[in-house]
Amino acid sequence: MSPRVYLTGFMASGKSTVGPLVADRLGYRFVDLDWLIEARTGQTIPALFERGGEAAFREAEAEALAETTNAEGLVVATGGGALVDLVNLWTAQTAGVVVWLRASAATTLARLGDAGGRPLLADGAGRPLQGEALARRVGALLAEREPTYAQAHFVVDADRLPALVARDVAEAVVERGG
Ligand SMILES: Nc1ncnc2c1ncn2[C@@H]1O[C@H](COP(=O)(O)OP(=O)(O)O)[C@@H](O)[C@H]1O
Ligand SMILES: O=C(O)C1=C[C@@H](OP(=O)(O)O)[C@@H](O)[C@H](O)C1
Ligand SMILES: [Mg+2]
Repeated sequence: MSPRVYLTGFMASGKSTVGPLVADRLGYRFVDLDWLIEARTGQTIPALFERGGEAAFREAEAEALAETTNAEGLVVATGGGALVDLVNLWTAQTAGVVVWLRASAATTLARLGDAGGRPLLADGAGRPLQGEALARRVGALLAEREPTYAQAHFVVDADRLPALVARDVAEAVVERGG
């Protein structure tokens, strides 16, 4: 069985929610890359974006990802942009099995609510996008990112209950074998 599992997919596809359930099923530890970034930098994700722009966040994200590649028995919930970077994608594909939690645009919008705390879904003044503006932004980002998400080893339908999504992820990892 692969020693590391990387969950990728758009914001609100459920990576942070499903990750611990997958870890329980496999008897692995769980880490959320966003929490690791916050722990290592001592800053929240919005503060990192505010102070250093997206570039500073992406740099911290790549460093945090690299930290996970030696751990044995680990499920990693990446942030939705982490494995859009092709070097990061390669890092994760080499270190473990990459699973795309694919959620529809409608599910994504329903789960995002007011999208607070996600800097990429805010307006120029940092206010969460809402309604049509949020839908447009999500649609554009999804179209841009989905071809890269599709390079995951496995795709799991994330428009379902977390327990079902976790079951399918764990089964895919086990089936993949050693
Ligand atoms: N399978 C699911 N069904 C219903 N709600 C979910 C599901 N997965 C996540 N959520 C909810 O959607 C929101 C975003 O989930 P989260 O796990 O933070 O996504 P991600 O880490 O992919 O951004 C949270 O409010 C969470 O409770
Ligand atoms: O899609 C993205 O670029 C991001 C997704 C977020 O994580 P989630 O996908 O867990 O919301 C977080 O890493 C940051 O706000 C950027
Ligand atoms: Mg998350």
